[in-house]
Amino acid sequence: MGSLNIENVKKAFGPVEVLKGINLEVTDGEFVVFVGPSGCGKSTLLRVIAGLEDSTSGRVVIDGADVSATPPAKRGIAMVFQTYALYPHLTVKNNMGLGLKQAGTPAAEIDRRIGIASSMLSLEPYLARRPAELSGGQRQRVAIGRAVVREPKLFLFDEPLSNLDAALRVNTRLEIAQLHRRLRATMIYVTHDQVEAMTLADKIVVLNAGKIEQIGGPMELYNAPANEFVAGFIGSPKMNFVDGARLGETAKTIGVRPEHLTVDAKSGAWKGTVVHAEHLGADTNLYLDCEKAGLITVRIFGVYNAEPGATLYATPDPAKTYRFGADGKVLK
Ligand SMILES: Nc1ncnc2c1ncn2[C@@H]1O[C@H](COP(=O)(O)OP(=O)(O)OP(=O)(O)O)[C@@H](O)[C@H]1O
Repeated sequence: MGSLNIENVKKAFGPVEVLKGINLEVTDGEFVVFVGPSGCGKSTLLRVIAGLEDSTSGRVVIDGADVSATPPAKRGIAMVFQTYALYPHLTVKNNMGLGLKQAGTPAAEIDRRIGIASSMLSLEPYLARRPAELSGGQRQRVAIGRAVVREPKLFLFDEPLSNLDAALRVNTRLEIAQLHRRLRATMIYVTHDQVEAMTLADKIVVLNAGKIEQIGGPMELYNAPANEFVAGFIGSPKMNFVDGARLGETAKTIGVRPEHLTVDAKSGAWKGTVVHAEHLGADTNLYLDCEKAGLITVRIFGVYNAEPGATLYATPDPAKTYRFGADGKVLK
């Protein structure tokens, strides 16, 4: 079991309130990702769940029990950090087993758990090595393995992939997804990375300045953002926002994603000039300076050749255009 309830959690550092009343329900086995701009409180919330920070008020409930006053080691959680925090003088096997040994777990049981975890994470060939003899990706897998052997109720990940290069990030992301599927454990994961959030999460929590803006599945947030902030945060390249008044609209802002615009050389809704074309291989990002809409991004599937200075017309798909009011909320 590993359900979590966060009830009106507030956290202040001196006069600064960093978490402003967070309410969140996580069911057993869910993979929940916290995203939001730098400084919005993601890590602080994770640390409050772990017990590494005390909340100023509110409750953290794990499997129905209020753990707000319970020390971290007794909460049944395991945390994986950005920096692996492995002991350099211990082998991989001993790094993974140390916590269990200190807790008095019998040696045979420690070996059994290390066997399962190292097989899941393809660490068997490295068990006798020391951290200095491993790559960054392997070290992070050991750090994850050390969490797995503890059989925690909750796994907490604080940007675990951010020290890895692009290719390793993809591999390790896949491993974390598979681990979640095999263990069916509850996982809470903080990241800056859109792709990690979209691909790993059952549920994404979008935080902004200490408050939750929206909670939902990746596609729900992408297709039905509640407000301009979430619409602009989820999706890459970012949604285009155009001043409604410039388009003769009553809405304060009109939003359209780069992939929901088409271009034509002869006619269309917004006449513009090509500023730059980015060729990504599988698709092309076109930057157009439009008379009505200002600078917009259009994402075109495949290769699209456009010379800077050329005239093109962009047309938004009306079924995929969002209207936002003065308060930033989506207008129905
Ligand atoms: N121990 C502390 N003392 C004072 N202020 C702190 C402390 N820890 C965090 N803060 C502040 O709280 C705010 C939230 O920090 P937090 O690390 O939770 O943000 P974050 O969303 O995880 O950011 P990032 O994505 O940059 O890691 C920041 O303004 C930070 O400066």
